[in-house]
Amino acid sequence: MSRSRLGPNRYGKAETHVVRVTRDGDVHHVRDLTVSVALSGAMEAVHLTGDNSSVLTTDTQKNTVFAFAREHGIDSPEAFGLLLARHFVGSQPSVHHARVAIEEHLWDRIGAGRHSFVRRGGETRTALVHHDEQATHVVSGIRDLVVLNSTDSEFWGYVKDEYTTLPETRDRILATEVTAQWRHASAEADWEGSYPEARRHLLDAFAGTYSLSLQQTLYAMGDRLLDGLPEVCEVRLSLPNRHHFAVDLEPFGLNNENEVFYAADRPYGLIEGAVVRDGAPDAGPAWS
Ligand SMILES: O=c1[nH]c(=O)c2[nH]c(=O)[nH]c2[nH]1
Repeated sequence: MSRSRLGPNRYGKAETHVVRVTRDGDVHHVRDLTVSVALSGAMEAVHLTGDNSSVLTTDTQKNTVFAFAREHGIDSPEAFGLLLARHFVGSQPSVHHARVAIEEHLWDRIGAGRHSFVRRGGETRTALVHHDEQATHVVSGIRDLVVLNSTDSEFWGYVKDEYTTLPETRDRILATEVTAQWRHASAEADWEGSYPEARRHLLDAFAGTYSLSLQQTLYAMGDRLLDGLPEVCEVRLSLPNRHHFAVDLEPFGLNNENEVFYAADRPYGLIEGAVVRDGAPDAGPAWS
């Protein structure tokens, strides 16, 4: 006689990160969701006997999220969740209940930019001071500033060796989480005024640079900050490449002209570099 029974259970694909770009001419709109699906119903057989005949795979659930983003767009997280939940319950006799939990990541336009966005909230301002009898150093900075260009980014012409599979692209999403620090040439500056200026220059350079690589964008951002703030003598940037891969929707009879993306969280490229003003004073311990 069995001494156990199956209690409450559910299963599904957690945290499908879908980015939907809608192109209204050259004005782009972005919806960015993390979608977690959990289904429950007549699931005794799969647990007790290994019979999978009532299982809608979590992989299929993920594909449905991407396909629905393409077919129906994302008007709101609520409407998108309703669409998915009704589909899973309505199309599968074994699925009696669908739970769809959605987190929306909010983006604001950078200035009047048509395809450039900055993630709402979340950034942190930093300051690092060193002082001794010899010298004083001040480094200001920003981190967790997440930005995205939905076009004007290409990546091609790189080395191809026997391990290269990355396809060249003439149009991709370029997104990164900016960590930037800028070293002041003197310990006297308008700290409260220069921070928003520096932030603005970083954002304007990100938005305004037609990018052939994140490395090129990095240099443009550092160079722009040096241009705009004469008292700054060096900028260091750390830019993780937040890869967005266009989802292949052809198996579902749907085209995808850079409208639906899978936002991968790891691994990620990490692009780091310094942009130094000619004649910058010695950094001493400023960065340590
Ligand atoms: O802008 C990029 N720089 C790289 O060095 C690189 N490597 C890669 O796989 N993708 C990218 N993108």
